[in-house]
Amino acid sequence: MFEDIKGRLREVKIITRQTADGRGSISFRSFIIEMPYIAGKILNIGKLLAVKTMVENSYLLLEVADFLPMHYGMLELDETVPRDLREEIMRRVEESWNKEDDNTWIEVYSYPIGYTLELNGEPKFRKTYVPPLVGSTVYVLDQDFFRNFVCKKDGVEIGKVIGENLPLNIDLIKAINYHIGIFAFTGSGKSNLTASLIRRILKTTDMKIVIIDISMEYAILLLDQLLNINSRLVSTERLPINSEDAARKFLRTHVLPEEILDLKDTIKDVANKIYPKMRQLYVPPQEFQYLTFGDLMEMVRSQINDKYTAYAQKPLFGLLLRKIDIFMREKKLGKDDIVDDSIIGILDEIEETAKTSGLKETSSIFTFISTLKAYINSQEYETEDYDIEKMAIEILDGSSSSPRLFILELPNIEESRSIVASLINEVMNRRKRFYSTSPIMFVIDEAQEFIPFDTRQKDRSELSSNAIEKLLRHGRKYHLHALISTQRLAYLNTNVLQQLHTYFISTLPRPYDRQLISETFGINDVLMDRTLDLEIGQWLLVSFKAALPHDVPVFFTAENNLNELRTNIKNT
Ligand SMILES: Nc1ncnc2c1ncn2[C@@H]1O[C@H](COP(=O)(O)OP(=O)(O)OP(=O)(O)O)[C@@H](O)[C@H]1O
Repeated sequence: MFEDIKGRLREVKIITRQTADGRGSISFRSFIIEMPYIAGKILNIGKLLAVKTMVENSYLLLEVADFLPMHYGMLELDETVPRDLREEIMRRVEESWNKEDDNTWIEVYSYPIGYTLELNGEPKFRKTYVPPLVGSTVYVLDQDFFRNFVCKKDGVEIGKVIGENLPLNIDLIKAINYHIGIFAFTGSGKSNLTASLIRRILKTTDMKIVIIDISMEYAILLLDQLLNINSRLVSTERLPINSEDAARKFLRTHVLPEEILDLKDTIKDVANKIYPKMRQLYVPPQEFQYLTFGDLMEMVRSQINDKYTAYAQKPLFGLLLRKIDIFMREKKLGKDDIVDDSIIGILDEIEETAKTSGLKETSSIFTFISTLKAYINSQEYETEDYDIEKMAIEILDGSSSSPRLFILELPNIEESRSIVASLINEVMNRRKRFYSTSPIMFVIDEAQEFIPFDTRQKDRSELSSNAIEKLLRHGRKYHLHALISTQRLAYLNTNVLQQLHTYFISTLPRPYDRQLISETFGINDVLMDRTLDLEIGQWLLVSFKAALPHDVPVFFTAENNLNELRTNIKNT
């Protein structure tokens, strides 16, 4: 369970700082451990350690966040020491790094991960904190322990743990159930990781995936999946009239990553083959407005309050309002939900009551009900167009012959906001009415564009923000999930962060973004700062009761999606 190398806990510090918004303060425990310096042996960030606590046979688990080689000779060495002497001391220190020297050690900065290891008989873990005993031996946990404690047995491999030479297996279904966030500076590999997770979801689950793609990246990154599984490539642009033109347009409108430029001809061939899966999304003109339950209730209310409505009719309008309210509660509908023919029954009932109560045929309640029915029926008008409703129906279709992967390309951001809002609302409403447990995941790339910190009616971000917030808050009970990715947390409505249980974090250069993550998810600042050292494709995975058996932040290198694409596409 333990490696041969051991250390000692020298210091326990509490570090307090202001929160990113300046409104409060937050504290982190920091543990400083001395380990022997062994030339050529590197300790890894993310390594797990165990130290004795105040309770017998109970060890506190720590994670290495940083380390520094130290030399006793350097501790007091500053500019007050004469120049020649300084030079001589440093020369000797330099020599000492290559041999055994009692004056060298490694200073390890670590922090508690919130678990103890109980060694009374079979080793057991407890989610708790017990103060450790300073001066005690610190043990390094070996690879087997790491695998058992950190990785999900029989989980899906998403990459390799940095420094452990271990595959990182996660519980992908559980991670998706509790929503996923991907946060990294532009160019760190967000789309690559997202695409690589999507191919694993398609392979290992029966989940459907809807990607909202404003950067027109995913049709290329998942081209083999578009070809090999039942899928849709949807855009608001006119569809070329034949597959050759469509393939030419596909190459013109999508950027090929440099690494796969040599596959240009194959990509064109595949684009030609997926022509039957392409659809143009019909979007009604902006001025066109659907009648929502909120509008309907307002209309009925204004009839009640209107001084020209005859008193004899007011109780019936009141009854109509009550019936609509009961109907909405039964069907779990909100004010923003769109009115459709499911309320015709209520309208018939009120009409019947009005007739039997002897109201005149010219009474305004009859005109009100018949205009409403005419309007609802006109909405049911069937078109051949592939519109949001048709797309939502396909997304919700549980049969094995229906598409599983939808890539919705929406390069116009403003337009994309209202489309995303309508699509999510339509899918959620239908799912509420025709409940099913077949899971669906929405992928929202560049999430700061859809759920910005500051929503404005003018740019329609209020619509997308409300819809996505609803999806994140209530989607799980309807088996609707989300993966959101962003490069700037400062621009994001951070209320949504609490809804995500699994995050993939890579380099975030702005301290505010890192501090916000540390605070929201309780990750130590020192560990968060290590994400600055990550290379492209390397990630810190943090999950709460979702992706991993225990809540341990783990650094890993993700599989390169482009390699997987290359292998698959060459075999087509
Ligand atoms: N796991 C990985 N292994 C190797 N290379 C990778 C990996 N992930 C990403 N890359 C490379 O890094 C580059 C940037 O990746 P990607 O486009 O996914 O970044 P991004 O964060 O989505 O950028 P942007 O915000 O600009 O869309 C690509 O050329 C990609 O091939």
